[in-house]
Amino acid sequence: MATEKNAAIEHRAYARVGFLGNPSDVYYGRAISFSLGNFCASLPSICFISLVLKVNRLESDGYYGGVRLLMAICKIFHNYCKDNGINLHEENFTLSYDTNIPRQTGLSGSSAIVCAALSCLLDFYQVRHLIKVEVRPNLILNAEKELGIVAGLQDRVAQVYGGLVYMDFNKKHMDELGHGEYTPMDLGLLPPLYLIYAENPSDSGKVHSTVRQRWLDGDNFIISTMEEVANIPLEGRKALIEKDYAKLASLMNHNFDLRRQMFGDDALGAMNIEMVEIARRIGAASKFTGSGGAVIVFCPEGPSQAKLLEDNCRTAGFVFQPTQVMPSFLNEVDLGTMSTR
Ligand SMILES: Nc1ncnc2c1ncn2[C@@H]1O[C@H](COP(=O)(O)OP(=O)(O)O)[C@@H](O)[C@H]1O
Ligand SMILES: O=C(O)[C@H]1O[C@H](OP(=O)(O)O)[C@H](O)[C@@H](O)[C@@H]1O
Ligand SMILES: [Mg+2]
Repeated sequence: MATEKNAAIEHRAYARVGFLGNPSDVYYGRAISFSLGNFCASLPSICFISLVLKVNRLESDGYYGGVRLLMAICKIFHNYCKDNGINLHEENFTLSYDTNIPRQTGLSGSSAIVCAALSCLLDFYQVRHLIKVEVRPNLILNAEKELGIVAGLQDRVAQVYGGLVYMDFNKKHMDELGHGEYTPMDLGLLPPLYLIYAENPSDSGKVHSTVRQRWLDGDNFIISTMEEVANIPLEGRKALIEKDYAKLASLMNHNFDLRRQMFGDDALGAMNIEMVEIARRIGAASKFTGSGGAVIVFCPEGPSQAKLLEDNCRTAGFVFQPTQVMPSFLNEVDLGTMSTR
């Protein structure tokens, strides 16, 4: 973000991994997710890109890149402040972004752009202390809803909080408070994890729309299966705390198997399913990080199994990377806004 006085405000938001429980976050469920240091979106864009690069980006992204996300968060932020009696000064600014999060791979590239923009707006208008941390994921989600993207809160919570977060979106809480219960967990509880992804854009809004409609129509199979997915983080939190890695592996696999039953192979995509299976064929546990495009893997047999997986991914043309978990980056002002500390 560049201001009239030209003092640039810079913020980053990282990709995230939906580790357990996604996509039940869209349906009053639970999730355990973490902030992924491997990739981030940053504002303002720090490099000047050439006309050729701009045109290339336009050709790959169409007119539906991140700028519409920036415009949407400006509107949502403005309306939230107006409705809550938060006065905003009248100075002008420009916003631009850069991101290395692979586009539409279920690593939450969309909300990273919005999250970084919201952070800039909070500082530009000096209202960080007035907008509670718990509410910020809703603002980010509302910006995407504004564009018709079907999505849930887990990405945005992981991106606002950073670190590893246990989330409970139970209906009572959501109705009463308008947000879920978010509990940071110790990062050290996670075993080494690996990421597999492919340049294979999948639109999370499109992937979700049919299941969402069936859930709204009261489809018993979708409702009961989603409840089963929502129970996985409950057991997963226990398994993490007890370092019960066999249990953790079976929960990850079960999570993806339930998604597959609900969404069907056509909606998930053959390449995405192959990324899950390439890991399972060598005895690793795997599931989607989001709605498709990237997979998170746990290798219970350790580094030799991970090396074998890396070789197999290279042969198959998939990108393989060890995950870096990003610790929480909330500051004192942010923490001061929280209902419970
Ligand atoms: N890396 C990115 N760069 C620019 N725009 C993006 C990027 N990722 C997502 N978007 C924008 O957000 C919209 C929704 O993306 P989504 O399907 O949610 O992807 P993701 O899984 O990365 O969050 C896209 O249609 C696009 O407008
Ligand atoms: O289906 C999922 O797991 C997630 O899908 C979306 O994330 P994305 O990274 O865009 O694929 C959605 O925003 C999340 O709430 C879902 O859990
Ligand atoms: Mg998204």
